[in-house]
Amino acid sequence: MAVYTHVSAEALGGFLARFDVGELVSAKGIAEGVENSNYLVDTTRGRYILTLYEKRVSADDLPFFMALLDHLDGKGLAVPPAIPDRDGREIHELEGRPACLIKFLPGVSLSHPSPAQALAAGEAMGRMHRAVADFPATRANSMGQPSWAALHARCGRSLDDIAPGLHDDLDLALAGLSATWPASLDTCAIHADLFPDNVLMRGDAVSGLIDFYFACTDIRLYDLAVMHAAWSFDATGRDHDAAVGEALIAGYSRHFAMSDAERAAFATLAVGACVRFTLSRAWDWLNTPADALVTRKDPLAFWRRAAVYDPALVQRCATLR
Ligand SMILES: Nc1ncnc2c1ncn2[C@@H]1O[C@H](COP(=O)(O)OP(=O)(O)OP(=O)(O)O)[C@@H](O)[C@H]1O
Ligand SMILES: N[C@@H](CCO)C(=O)O
Repeated sequence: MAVYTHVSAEALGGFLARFDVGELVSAKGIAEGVENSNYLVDTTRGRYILTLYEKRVSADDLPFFMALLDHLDGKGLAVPPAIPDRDGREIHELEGRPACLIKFLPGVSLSHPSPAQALAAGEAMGRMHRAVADFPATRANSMGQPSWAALHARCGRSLDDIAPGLHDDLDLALAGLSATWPASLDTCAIHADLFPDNVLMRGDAVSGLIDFYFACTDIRLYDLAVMHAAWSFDATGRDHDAAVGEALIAGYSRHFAMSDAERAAFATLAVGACVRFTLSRAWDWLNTPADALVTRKDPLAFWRRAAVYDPALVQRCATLR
């Protein structure tokens, strides 16, 4: 359960009084997620999400995220913008953390998406990339390829406590990525974390894209590569569902056909996605406070996926055999 910061009923009541949203009826911590503290808040006027931003989200980045959500909402995409208070302010502070009251979107996030659902989700990502063509703000990717070596160094030899040899295997993968990472593909505002749990669905239709707190300006196709690595494997990372991956790409291609250069770079981008989430999960695995109400995610479940995108890694990495 991701609730790092406890919000008292008194503090929440006072917070909600700034908004035109009615009186507090109930609030409960949301079990899913690992990054931020989220509460489902019911008032006499409706249902909202209260998010308190934790460790990886800097308050300085919130204006970018909120502007992006407002932009996408303005284009008619199903994303959850922040609710402004009576003074028009979207970004607040609560219990010492930056906090926003967010529009609640209906739908459920899937554990095992089907190809039909992946087709719709890939199409939704393509629509999102179309919609940011005139979004003027930019944000460097704080979890982008140039940052991975430093995160690897910060995890250090403790990586071998997760799996013997993981430190050196990731080092080898990082060297390969820095030699082959594409330099000249299209960039735009990307989501950068569009896992199945960040896509709300009703049946086979997308009802919402949520959790834009890694959004940044980076290679457009890297967003699809993250999605491909996140969607087309089972939770252990052992079973690859090629049909789901193909459906994601088919849906996305309704908006953007892949160029030859993009097709050639896709596997590298996907290995990069595997390494990025292996490293962030490994850092959390090694550093999550014992009293946090959060279920840590298995780093190896992401690392294993790299073998599908670059089979040569299996020969060279003990942790992939
Ligand atoms: N706007 C929303 N409408 C409906 N449900 C939401 C909304 N925002 C968040 N949720 C619910 O809260 C859960 C956690 O939210 P979110 O994914 O933003 O948390 P997180 O800690 O940032 O997660 P992650 O580990 O994916 O980064 C979601 O899986 C979803 O169930
Ligand atoms: N989606 C990420 C968590 C957010 O960084 C993961 O599953 O590791």
